Amino acid sequence: MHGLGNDFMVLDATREAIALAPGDIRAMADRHFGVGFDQLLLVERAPHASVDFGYRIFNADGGEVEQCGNGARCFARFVREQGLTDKDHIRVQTCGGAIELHITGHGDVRVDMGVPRLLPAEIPFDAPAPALSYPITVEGEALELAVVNMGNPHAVLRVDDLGRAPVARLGPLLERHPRFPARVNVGFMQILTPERIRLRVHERGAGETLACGTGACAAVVAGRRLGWLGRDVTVGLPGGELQVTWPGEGHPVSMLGPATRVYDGLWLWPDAARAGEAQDAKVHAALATIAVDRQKRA
Ligand SMILES: N[C@@H](CCC[C@H](N)C(=O)O)C(=O)O
Repeated sequence: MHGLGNDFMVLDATREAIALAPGDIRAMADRHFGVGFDQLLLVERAPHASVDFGYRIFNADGGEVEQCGNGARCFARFVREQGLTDKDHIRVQTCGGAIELHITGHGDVRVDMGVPRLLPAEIPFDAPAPALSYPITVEGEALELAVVNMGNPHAVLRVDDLGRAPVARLGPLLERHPRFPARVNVGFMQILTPERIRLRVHERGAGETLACGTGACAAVVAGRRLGWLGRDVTVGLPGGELQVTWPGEGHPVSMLGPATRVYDGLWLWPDAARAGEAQDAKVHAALATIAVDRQKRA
């Protein structure tokens, strides 16, 4: 699936628990020797009664992370299309907190991403005191950035010309800057008007992606706190547009955008150690399930 080109492999772990080592995920995420994706999304049974599902997220580098906004929209579409729920309002638990997904009449998904956390320790970011933006030095270059935790950590830099923004050079350096002990996603934001921005994001554990949902929310929060943006903002990303609304401090952020299913597949580990005699039967059963699911969706 993908959300504006930020692409995912989505696995249904509600019927059977799925345990993957970081090396397994890296192998699947490889765009040449695997399936290829920015993030792997695991759909799990609800861990407690106040949510409908558990939602786990792994970056292409195999690391588990707390939140993924584009993934959340795909998650909603996946659980509906797989017949795992018939609800239009779905509450899911991630390790970055609970979020709410609303499938709209037009097929887009609105996600209530929760209240952003802004204190340095909550990012986490090493700073002596809270501020709207912070000076930071990268290889002798002085920069100014804002920090926002949208369930996962984000740094946001304002640039004048997004086409010339040094995303490939500064993104990886800031991702692993010692002042971000959990590493960080890095957004480069160009403000066109108070209602419209352009954004590119270097994602922690995945590199630059075509879109980042939490990155879009973090940019709007940072821009609004700094007095540059209004409440409702259209965020133009390389893969398309998201609508982000943030009334202000203490309020949740809402994100609206599309979710697209690309294809159904069956992953078979090539090594003999994992392929048992029951493999053939499993393949047939899985293919039958895919066919039934497809019929249901049609
Ligand atoms: N693509 C995502 C964010 C995925 C996780 C991120 N790379 C991290 O490490 O926190 C989105 O749409 O929000």
